[in-house]
Amino acid sequence: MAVEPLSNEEIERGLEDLPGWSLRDDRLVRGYSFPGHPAAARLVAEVAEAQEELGHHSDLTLGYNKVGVSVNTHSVGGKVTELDLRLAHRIEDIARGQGVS
Ligand SMILES: C[C@H](O)[C@H](O)[C@H]1CNC2=NC(N)=NC(=O)C2=N1
Repeated sequence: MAVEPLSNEEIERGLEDLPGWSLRDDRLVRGYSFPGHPAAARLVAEVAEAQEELGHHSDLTLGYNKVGVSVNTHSVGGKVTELDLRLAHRIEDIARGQGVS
């Protein structure tokens, strides 16, 4: 699939449907907070499985009770594409399914 970097306007429009997510240094980013470490690790584990299915992978940072997510598309030189928005939505679905918001 040929993917192209999105314009800033397209990214801003996409972010309207992704509360909590923002654009930082050409990456879509979001942080999640949890009641403890195992809950945080569960999000990372389920997101990792989904990313394998999608063939698109965010950088996940697991802390004690926080998870950081950061994604862009390497194949276009590290810019935000539709693939990143799609993954962000998938991650939101997983987080919601785990009771995280
Ligand atoms: C071959 C494989 O599908 C590619 O290397 C995928 C893997 N996961 C990826 N993840 C992200 N975030 N960006 C990519 O460009 C990317 N490319």
